[in-house]
Amino acid sequence: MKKIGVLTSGGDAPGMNAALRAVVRKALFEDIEVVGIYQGYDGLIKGEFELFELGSVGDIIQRGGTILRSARSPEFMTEAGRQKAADNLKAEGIEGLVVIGGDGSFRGALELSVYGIAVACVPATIDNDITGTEFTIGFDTALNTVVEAIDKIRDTASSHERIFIVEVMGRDAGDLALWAGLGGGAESIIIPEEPLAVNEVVERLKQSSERGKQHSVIVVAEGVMSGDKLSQLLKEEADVETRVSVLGHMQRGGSPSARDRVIASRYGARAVEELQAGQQTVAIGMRNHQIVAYPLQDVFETKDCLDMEMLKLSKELSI
Ligand SMILES: Nc1ncnc2c1ncn2[C@@H]1O[C@H](COP(=O)(O)OP(=O)(O)O)[C@@H](O)[C@H]1O
Ligand SMILES: O=P(O)(O)OC[C@H]1O[C@](O)(COP(=O)(O)O)[C@@H](O)[C@@H]1O
Ligand SMILES: [Mg+2]
Repeated sequence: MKKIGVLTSGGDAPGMNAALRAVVRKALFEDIEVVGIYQGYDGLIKGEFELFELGSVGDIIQRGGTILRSARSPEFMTEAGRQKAADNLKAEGIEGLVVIGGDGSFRGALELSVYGIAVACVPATIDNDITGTEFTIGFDTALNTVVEAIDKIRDTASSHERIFIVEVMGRDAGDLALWAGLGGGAESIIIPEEPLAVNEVVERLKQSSERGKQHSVIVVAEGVMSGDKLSQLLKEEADVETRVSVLGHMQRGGSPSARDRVIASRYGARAVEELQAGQQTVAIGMRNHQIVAYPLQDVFETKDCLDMEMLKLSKELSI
């Protein structure tokens, strides 16, 4: 392989820059030319290409967001869009593409491979919702951001003896809510993977109040319902007063944690190695502390389950 491309796509995640740096530096180390593609799949269709050098990715390992910028591209969802993207890549002599993004971006990459472009996908999303890998880039940083926020909210919750609802990101995935809830000692955690039982939340609040604890933190993943909606439900069904904090897009920003930088560097380099070895459709990830490469199709054939033992444990510990 003589020339590869690299892009970032979908929701940005802290550590995408570190992964980009690794892809570029590893490729150049292996004497492979590397082209940065701006704005995700939109840039692939528009031909927003730039030949990268060692210095192109200098001073970015510590920066959040992505210098390549990201996009959600409706045009790439069409066959005509993907054909144009593949034509642009071939015209540039690009034989392989590293896609740094989430599950949607991985699906797009699989669709692109049909046109004879080799693809290696690097998991980067704060949702941590990609089958086949235990960790995605950005999850650790976002988790620490959320736990820090919960700690601060807990200070005011206990001072005023109030019940707080903290709404965190996660459209379909509860990883962030579950890990942050356990790490932040939340009294209740509400995630898409477990049906919501408002009466269970109310019961826990009641028990805790009877034991003399008047403050509580409830973490809810936005995919289940908004914090405001939950607040309204608790008021209507149990006359419980709450305050709501919506953490929003601050969860996606900030300098990546050391852990995210390390996994990003390892994933990015491995993606280049896989393309160099002739893999056509591959996903990179981590299992039992080992970096692994596995068939991209596997991501869509099954769905990794959340560790529900963690939810059970959080209930046992936060009484
Ligand atoms: N089924 C698909 N076919 C082709 N492209 C897709 C498909 N699903 C997603 N994509 C592309 O990937 C982009 C990013 O996906 P999205 O789900 O928004 O983010 P993420 O990759 O973070 O999950 C989409 O905007 C679209 O261009
Ligand atoms: O930035 P947007 O378009 O509002 O999207 C918000 C969504 O993006 C995420 O932050 C990341 O999801 P993706 O990785 O699928 O892009 C979700 O947690 C959140 O629900
Ligand atoms: Mg996604």
